Amino acid sequence: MTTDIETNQVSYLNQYAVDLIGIPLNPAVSLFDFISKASWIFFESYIRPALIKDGQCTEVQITLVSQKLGKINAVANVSLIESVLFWSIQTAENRDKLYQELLSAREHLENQNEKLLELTRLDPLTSLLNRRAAADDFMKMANQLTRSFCPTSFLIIDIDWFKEINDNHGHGVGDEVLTKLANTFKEASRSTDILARWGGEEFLIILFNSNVIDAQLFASRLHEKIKSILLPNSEQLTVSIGISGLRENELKDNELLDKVLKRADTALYKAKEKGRNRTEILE
Ligand SMILES: Nc1nc2c(ncn2[C@@H]2O[C@H](COP(=O)(O)OP(=O)(O)OP(=O)(O)O)[C@@H](O)[C@H]2O)c(=O)[nH]1
Repeated sequence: MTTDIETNQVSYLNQYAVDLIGIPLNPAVSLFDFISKASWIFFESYIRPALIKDGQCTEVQITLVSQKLGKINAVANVSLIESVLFWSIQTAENRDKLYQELLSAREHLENQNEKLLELTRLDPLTSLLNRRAAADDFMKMANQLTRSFCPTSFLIIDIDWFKEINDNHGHGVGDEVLTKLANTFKEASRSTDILARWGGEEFLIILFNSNVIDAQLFASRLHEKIKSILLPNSEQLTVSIGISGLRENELKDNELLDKVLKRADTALYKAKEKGRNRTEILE
């Protein structure tokens, strides 16, 4: 499009512009017949002075007013040669569409990234937290507990005679047992608890807001539920559990997790020694 810098009269419009704006080109057509009032003010206050000063004005936003389509956002590059303004106008629709596509591509990537990050935190067989993720989550929990303490208990759960299960029924059955056990833990616990596969056939459950008595009741429920996991020879699966409680005065200790787990481990060892399929506590 070309317009006159003084009169604003339109001297040339290409067919696309004629179709878009819906005004046939005739000598009486002025620029202000098809740009919005705000664009008009913008033209007078910014575009025209910039053109007179620099001879060109790039990437300015204007709003076209089409007879058929109403307001259309557009981006214009304008040059002044002698008294004629040469306008190159592009509707912003494509640019806005591209921007929206970029935004949704970014959102999609961020979601994928979050999913990948979550996957790196999980044990692939059981989908419970892996050791490192559980330790990280516990440190966050410990921070919260320093501000407002509530009883928190640790359960180390170890499958009884797991080597025999593998040897007698094969690794596939062993893996199935691990998965079934993990599902039992998920069903029995609350969303605020931390569930992890701590080692090969050893699991850690951290019960938030539960003292060791609550933890013992929880462990009894687990022993009961686990009975329904049957081996191929119809034997019932059993586990041994060691429980320890978090002490408020050790919250600032750098070795906090190691210390509380060591007590749970000692309790577990006692449970194994006393014949397995039982829970022992070391507060
Ligand atoms: N199927 C399977 N077995 C595993 C996995 N990780 C560790 N194990 C096995 O778990 C068994 C653990 O054996 P032990 O430490 O002797 O313990 P146990 O036989 O359960 O004996 P107690 O704990 O004393 O009752 C080993 O045979 C490991 O190979 C796994 O991901 N899948």
